[in-house]
Amino acid sequence: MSERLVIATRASRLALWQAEHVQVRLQALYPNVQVDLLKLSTRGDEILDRSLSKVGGKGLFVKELELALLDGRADLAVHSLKDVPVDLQEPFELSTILARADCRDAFVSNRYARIAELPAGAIVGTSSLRREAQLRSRFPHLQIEPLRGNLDTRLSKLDNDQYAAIILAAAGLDRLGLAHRIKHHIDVEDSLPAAGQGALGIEILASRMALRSLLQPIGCEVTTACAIAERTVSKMLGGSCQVPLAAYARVDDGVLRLRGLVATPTGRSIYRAEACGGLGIAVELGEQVASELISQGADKILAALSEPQA
Ligand SMILES: NCc1[nH]cc(CCC(=O)O)c1CC(=O)O
Repeated sequence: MSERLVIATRASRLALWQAEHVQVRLQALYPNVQVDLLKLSTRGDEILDRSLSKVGGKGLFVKELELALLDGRADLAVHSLKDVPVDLQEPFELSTILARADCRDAFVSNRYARIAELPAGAIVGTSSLRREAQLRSRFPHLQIEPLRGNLDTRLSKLDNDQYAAIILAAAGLDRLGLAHRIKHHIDVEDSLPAAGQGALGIEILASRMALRSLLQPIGCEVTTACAIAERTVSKMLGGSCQVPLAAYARVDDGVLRLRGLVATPTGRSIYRAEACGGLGIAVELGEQVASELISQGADKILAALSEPQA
C-alpha cells in the first residue's frame, strides 16, 4: 500500500470541507497512510460572476482536478456528485460514492418563514434552471432572478436585500455550519433534486485498481445505487446544468424508487416519470424513467434548449 495519498480539491470553503471529510475518513481507516490535500483553483471558480451555463457548464469545476490526477500530483479528487459530468470516461472513473446527506433544496430568507408566504413579485434568487422551472410552475407569482457565486457570496447577496429569498442545496449549508440560515426544506414534490445532490463522489484514474479497493469501504451501496439510477436519467437525456432536469431516487425496504422530471425553463410544461425496483437494476430504472420522459416529449424540450442562442 502506498504511504501517502493526495486528495485534489477546489479551494472553495465547501470543496475544502468535502475533501477534509474524505481525508478524515481515510485517515481513520488507514492510520499508517499520510493523507494530504492539494488545493487547486478551477476555471469554474474564476468565472463565477458570469452565467456558468454560458461558459461551458459543470465540467469546468472538474477539469483542473483531473489534470492533477493525470500528472500524478494527486491520487483522488473529491467532488459534489452533482457537479460531476455524467459522461465521465476513460482514463477517469467515478470510483466511490459516499452516503448521501440531505438531498433537498433549502428555502433561505431573512424576512419570510415559508416559500408559500412570499408575496406576488417577490424576487427569488437561483441560477439553477431545474429550481427555476419548478418554482415557476408551483409559484407563478414569484420573480426568479439569477444568483451566482459560492455559498458565502450568495448569502451576502441575500443579506444585501437584493432578493426576498434564495434557494440553495441544504447539504452545502449544513456542511458549512450554516444550517441555521435554512427557514425550511423544500419538499421533493415541490423541487425534485438534481441527480447526485447531497452526495460526494471520488474520482480516480480507472487504471488504479488497488486504489479503488482501498476507497471501497468509505462508499455507500444504497447511495451508489440511487446515484447510478439518477445519473442514468441525466445521461440519457444529455443532462448538464443547462437543462431543467431533475432525478431523485431513494431506497425504502430494499426497493429503489426513482423519479425524474424535465421542464421548460418557464415551468409551463413539466414532464414527470417514475419507476421502482431492486438496487441491482438501477441502470434499467434510469433508462425506463428517461424513456418515459422522452415519450412524453422531453427530448423536444431539451433539443430546443441546446439550439445555439443569439
Ligand atoms: N451547484 C453548485 C453546488 N454543488 C454542490 C452544492 C451543494 C452540495 C450538494 O448538493 O452536494 C452546490 C450548491 C447549491 O446547489 O446550492
